[in-house]
Amino acid sequence: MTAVKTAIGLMSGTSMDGIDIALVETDGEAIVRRGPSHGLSYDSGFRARLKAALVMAGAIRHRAERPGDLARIERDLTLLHAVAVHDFLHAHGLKSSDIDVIGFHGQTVLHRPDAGLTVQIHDGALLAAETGINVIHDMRAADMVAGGQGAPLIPVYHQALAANLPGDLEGPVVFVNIGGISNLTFVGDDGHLSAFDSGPGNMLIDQWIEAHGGGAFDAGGAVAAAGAVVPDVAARYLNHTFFSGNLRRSLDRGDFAPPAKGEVSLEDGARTLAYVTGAAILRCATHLPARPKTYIVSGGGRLNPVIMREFSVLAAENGARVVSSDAVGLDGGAMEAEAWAYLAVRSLRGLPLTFPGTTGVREPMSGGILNPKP
Ligand SMILES: Nc1ncnc2c1ncn2[C@@H]1O[C@H](COP(=O)(O)OP(=O)(O)OP(=O)(O)O)[C@@H](O)[C@H]1O
Ligand SMILES: CC(=O)N[C@H]1[C@@H]2OC[C@@H](O2)[C@@H](O)[C@@H]1O[C@H](C)C(=O)O
Repeated sequence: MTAVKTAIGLMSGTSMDGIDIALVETDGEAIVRRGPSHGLSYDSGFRARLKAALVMAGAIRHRAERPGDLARIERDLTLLHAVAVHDFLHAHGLKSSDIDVIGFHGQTVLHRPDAGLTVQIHDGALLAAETGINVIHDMRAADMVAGGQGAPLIPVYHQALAANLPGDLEGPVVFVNIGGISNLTFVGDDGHLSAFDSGPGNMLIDQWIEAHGGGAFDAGGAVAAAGAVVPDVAARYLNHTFFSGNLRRSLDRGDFAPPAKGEVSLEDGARTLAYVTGAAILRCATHLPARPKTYIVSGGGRLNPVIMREFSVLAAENGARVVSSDAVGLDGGAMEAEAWAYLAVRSLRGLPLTFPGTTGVREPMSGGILNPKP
């Protein structure tokens, strides 16, 4: 049997709210154990720098370019990840030498799959030096070179999780991550994967709430709960070419924008965007090989009851049930970080990270760059 490795995954997602960190023991195929997880929130100052980074990254034409202040932000982001690793090791009584590898996602600052360009800011060599642990980074790039869209990468981890789901879930089962952007994974009975991004998740709601001075997100869906869906506005989002055109498999933060301020009330806007999140997933699910019966939801969107209610009602109309990942024994907050740990071990073994059915890559493709510990 191939050696089981102890891996840490680090994810800074499109919501730019902080770093998720999780430990997984795996041989890159079976998940032997899902270990503890932990989060480090960015303060408002660093979030503002990350938002500025998105604007600076708009000028990038070649992925190694770091215009403006991007190189400094990349370094500081990496150092914050090192702090997150040290805190995590300390909290769980672990040493650097207990960890075989870190899977480091970094922060996506630009994603233009049509132009073959995806940019994550992160310095793998610096993180290896700061932590004394081998680091795999840049796991999206090889996929794009081979004709894929560079995202989503989590589906192969969903496939591994699917092997151990409770037996009473009615299939077909689909995994849905509702982060800044949402994405879904269908695992066929033969293990075949169909996966793609499925529209805006929380990002428009976050931007809408923030634009009204209401904080970083709609906590508990309280604002949305006080509003009503505005059909014209919802239709405008759902008529976006992403849903009607040839299926583009992955999205960038910049592909959608919140409504103009004043177009609808704060509450109606939040409610409409929560509805759009659910409706978009259902619309994309029509591209799957079979009609899903159960949707397992992970990501921060599972904590917004209005998103969950809108999604559940629409799913029920299509004969499906929506459950939170936590209800089936999976950690919906740590799943992406767990995936990056799992992917790092697959990368070490040269196993595929992506498949024609996930990113559209021509052939199953491995990826990632190894930065050995000093
Ligand atoms: N208690 C809550 N109530 C409502 N919404 C919440 C709550 N907690 C988190 N969220 C939403 O979840 C978002 C974070 O989700 P998550 O961490 O899954 O995103 P991400 O990993 O950054 O994104 P992606 O998966 O696109 O990379 C927050 O920005 C917020 O919109
Ligand atoms: C380019 C990029 O960072 N994409 C993210 C984003 O956030 C959610 C969705 O869009 C997904 O495609 C992807 O992240 C997850 C973790 C993935 O690659 O599976």
